Amino acid sequence: MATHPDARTRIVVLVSGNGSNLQAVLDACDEGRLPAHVVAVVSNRSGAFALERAAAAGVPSVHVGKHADESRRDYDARLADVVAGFGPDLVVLAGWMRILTSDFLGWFPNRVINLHPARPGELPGVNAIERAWHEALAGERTATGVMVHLVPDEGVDDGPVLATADVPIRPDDTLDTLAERVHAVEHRLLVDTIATLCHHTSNTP
Ligand SMILES: Nc1nc2c(c(=O)[nH]1)N[C@@H](CN(C=O)c1ccc(C(=O)N[C@@H](CCC(=O)O)C(=O)O)cc1)CN2
Ligand SMILES: NCC(=O)N[C@@H]1O[C@H](COP(=O)([O-])[O-])[C@@H](O)[C@H]1O
Repeated sequence: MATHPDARTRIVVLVSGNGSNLQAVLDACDEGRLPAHVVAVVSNRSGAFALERAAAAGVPSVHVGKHADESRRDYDARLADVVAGFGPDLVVLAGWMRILTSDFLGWFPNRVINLHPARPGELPGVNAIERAWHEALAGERTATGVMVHLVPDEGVDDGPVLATADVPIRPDDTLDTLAERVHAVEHRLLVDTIATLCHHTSNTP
């Protein structure tokens, strides 16, 4: 049964790179597996392939680049104004590579989620997949994981965990084979987590 357009959860996705997770969300919405629609895609990098994915899907996309002399907080306030203009119910950080301050987060209380390619409490920050792979090469781990968490404040990768999944690291893994396995798990976990949130939103007066 078709979902009434107004009933669908409005999602703005923030991206900085390839956009494979954005694509998973776009596909899930398009195929009716998510009662949501991506109302905009925003990137801090004009060359992000994710912007091309948005255009191909007919989704409005905006590049919000940081000005040379602009503080992090001033940038975040300007970014928030752009994002708020799309009226999101949910803001999804899908490969968004900037730490956000309260000057952004304060506009969207309890409505910002982040996808991170590591297990809760492990490998915060950037290049988590590569770091996990190097630790495996050193015999320090045999698995990594992914998580989706709320972003309530300026803490990094330490917000309340909404979902997590382990990803095995195989002895013959290259960085590419591990990354491919991690991304496949991410695509499923992100869509499933958003689906849960959509259900909660639709049932919350
Ligand atoms: N307040 C928060 N903001 C963001 C979080 C978060 O948990 N709290 N998650 C990140 C995504 N992320 C990890 O999941 C992450 C991305 C980037 C960085 C980082 O150090 N960025 C540098 C710039 C790096 C670059 O431009 O290549 C920076 O912001 O100075 C850390 C963690 C999204 N935002
Ligand atoms: N710390 C944040 C972080 O590392 N995020 C990661 O960036 C990648 C984006 O891929 P995509 O652009 O293909 O969706 C994903 O692996 C995501 O978890």
